[in-house]
Amino acid sequence: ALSSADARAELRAIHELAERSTGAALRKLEILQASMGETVPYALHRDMLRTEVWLREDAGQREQSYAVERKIRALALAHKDSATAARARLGEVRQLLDQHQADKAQAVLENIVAEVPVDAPPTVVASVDSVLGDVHNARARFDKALEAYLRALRQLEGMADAGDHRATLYGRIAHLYINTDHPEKAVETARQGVAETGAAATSIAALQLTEGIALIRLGRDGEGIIAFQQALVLAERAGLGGIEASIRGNIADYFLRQRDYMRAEDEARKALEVSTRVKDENLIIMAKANLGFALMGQGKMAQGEPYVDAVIVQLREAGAVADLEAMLDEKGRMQEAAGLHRNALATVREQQALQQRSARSARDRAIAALQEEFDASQRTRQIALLQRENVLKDAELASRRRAQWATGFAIVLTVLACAIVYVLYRRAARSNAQLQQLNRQLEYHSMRDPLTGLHNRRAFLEKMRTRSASKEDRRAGAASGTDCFVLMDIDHFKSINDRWGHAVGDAVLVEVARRLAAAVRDTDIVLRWGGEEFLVYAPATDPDHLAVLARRILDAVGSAPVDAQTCRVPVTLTAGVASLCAADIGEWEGAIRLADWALYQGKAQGRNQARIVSGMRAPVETVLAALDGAAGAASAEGLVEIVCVHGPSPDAPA
Ligand SMILES: Nc1nc2c(ncn2[C@@H]2O[C@H](COP(=O)(O)OP(=O)(O)OP(=O)(O)O)[C@@H](O)[C@H]2O)c(=O)[nH]1
Repeated sequence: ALSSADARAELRAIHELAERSTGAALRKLEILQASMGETVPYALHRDMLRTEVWLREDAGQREQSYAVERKIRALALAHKDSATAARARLGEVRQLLDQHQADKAQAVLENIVAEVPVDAPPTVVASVDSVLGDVHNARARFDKALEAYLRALRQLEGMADAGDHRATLYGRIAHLYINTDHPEKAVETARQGVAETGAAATSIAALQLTEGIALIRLGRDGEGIIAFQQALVLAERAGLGGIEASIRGNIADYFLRQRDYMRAEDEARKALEVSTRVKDENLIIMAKANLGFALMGQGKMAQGEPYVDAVIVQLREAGAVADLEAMLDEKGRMQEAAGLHRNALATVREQQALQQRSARSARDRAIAALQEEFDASQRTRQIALLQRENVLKDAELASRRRAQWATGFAIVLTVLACAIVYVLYRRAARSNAQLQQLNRQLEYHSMRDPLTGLHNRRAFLEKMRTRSASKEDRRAGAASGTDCFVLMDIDHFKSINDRWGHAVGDAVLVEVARRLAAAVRDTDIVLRWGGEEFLVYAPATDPDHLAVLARRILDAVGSAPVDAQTCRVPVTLTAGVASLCAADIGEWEGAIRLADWALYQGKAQGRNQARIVSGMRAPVETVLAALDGAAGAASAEGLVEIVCVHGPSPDAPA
C-alpha cells in the first residue's frame, strides 16, 4: 500500500493530468484508489472521492458522479464532518434539477442550508450558494439566482485555489444573462471567467460555449462559431464528453436556425453519438430533437418525426412544460413548412391543450415572479396560439377547397367531354346515314333514265364491264344459251313530236318503255339507249327463240295505239337483233354494231319490223371491217344471213 504522502503526490499528478485527459486521469485515480487498501485516512479518502466526483462530471458521467457524492456524504457523516456532508448532498439537488424537479430540489436545498455549520469553510458556503442559484434559475427567479451566484463569488474572492470555482460561477451568471435576454452582458461575463487564473479546461470550454451562444444571440454569428470551435477543440482534447455533446448540440441548433438542415443533421448525429456514450439523458434529448428537426427540415418527415415525438414524450413525462411547448411549436412550424397543414393544426391543438393545463396549474403560476405579468404573458401566448390555429385552419380549408374544386372541375370536364363525344357520335352516325342514302340516290339516278325509269346506257356499260371481268363464267354460260341484244328505234317519232307536241312524245316514250318491260322475261333488261332508242339485253337466250322474242316485242308495242292526253297515237318500232352465239362474235360491242346495222336495214325496208342476224357467211372480223368501210351497210349485205319478222299493222291514228 502507498503511504499517505505518496498518495497525496499522486492525487496532485492526477489533477494535472486531468487538464490534458479526463479519461486518463480517471483511470489513474481508479488505480490509486485500488492500491490504497482498507486503512485510508479520512481527509485523503474524502479528497480522492471529491476528485472522482468532478472527473466523472467532466467526463459526462453525471449519474456516477452523484453516486460518488452519496459515498462522500456517508463517509463524512461517519466522521462527523457536517460541512462536507452538507456539501456532498448538493449532488442530490443537482440530480433533481437534471430531472426537472425544481420544487423538490428547493426542498432538499433548504434542508442542506439548515445542515451547514456556522464555521463551515467559505468553499462549502460558496458551493451551497452556487447550487441555490441553480435552483432559483430553474424556477425562473433570475434575480434571486443572480444574487446567490454573486454571493458565492464574494465568498471565493482572493482565495488562491478557487480560480476554477469562480470561473464556473461566471459561467452560471453568463447563462443567467442569456436567459434574461442580456446577451451582451453574457459575453462580457463569460470572458471574465475565461480570464480567471486556475480555471480548468472544463470551465473554459463551458464558458466559451456560453460566449458563443450569446454572440449568436447578438447576431455576431462569425464570432459565435469561432467560440464554439475553440470550445470544441478544448473539449475534445480533454475528453469532456458532456461539454462536447452540448457544443455540438448548440452548433446543430445554429444550423437549424440557418435552415442548413444537412449540416444540422451532421452535427446532431455526432452530438447524439457522444451524448449516448456519456449517457447524459438531457443531452441525448437535445441531440434527438435537433436530429429530428434537421431531418424534417429536409422533408424526411417519416425519419425525423419519430425522434421529435420521442423527445416530446420524454419532456411530457418529465413535466418540462416550457421545453415541451417549444418543441411542439417547432414541430408545428416544420409541418406547416412541409405543407402538412392538417398535422400542423393537430400539433398546435396539442400545444394549446398543454398551454391551458399549464395556465391552470397553480404551481406553474408560482414560477412567474409577478402574477399579473404571468397572466399577461399567458394571455399573449394564448392569443398568439389562437392566431396560429386560425392561420393553419384557413390554410387547411383552402387546400381542401382547392382539392374539392379540382375534383369538381375534373368531373364537369369529364361529363362535358362525354356529352360532346356523344353528340359528335350521333351527328356522325346521322350524317353517315344521310350520306349513304344520298349515295344510294346518286347511284340510282346515275344508272336510271329519269323520264321512263328504265336503266340507261351507263347502267348497261357497267353491266357489260362486270360481265367482261368474268369471261370464264360467260364461256361456261355459252353452252346452254347465249346473250342477245335487241336494239329498237320508234318509227317516225319526230312527226309524233311535231304533230302532238313534246309532252305527248314523252308520254309515248314512257308507255313504250312500260310495254317493252312487260314483254320481256324478268331476267332480261330493258334500257333507254338514247332519245327514242331502246335496247333489250336478254342473257342466255336460245338462238331459235330470237324470232319469237322479236315478234313479242313488235306486238307489245304496235298492237294498240298509245293513249296520251286527248289523243290516241299509233306507235310502231323497228328492231335489229344480234346474239353472240348466232353471230359467233365473242364481244358485245360487235353484236351491238350488227344489231344497229340490222335496225338500219329495217328502217330502210319500210319500218315496223325486226331484222335478226341469224348467221354469217364470212369471219366476223371481215363483216365488222365491211361495216366500218366506206361502202358501209351496203357492202355487208351479202356477208350476213338475216331473218325478218314484221310487226302488226297499226290502227289508224285517232
Ligand atoms: N318528246 C321527246 N322527243 C324526243 C326525245 N328524245 C328524242 N326526241 C325526238 O325524237 C326525234 C327523232 O327523230 P329522228 O331521229 O329524225 O327519227 P324519226 O322521226 O323517229 O324517224 P325514223 O327514226 O327514221 O323512223 C327527234 O325529233 C328528237 O327531238 C324525248 O325524250 N322526248
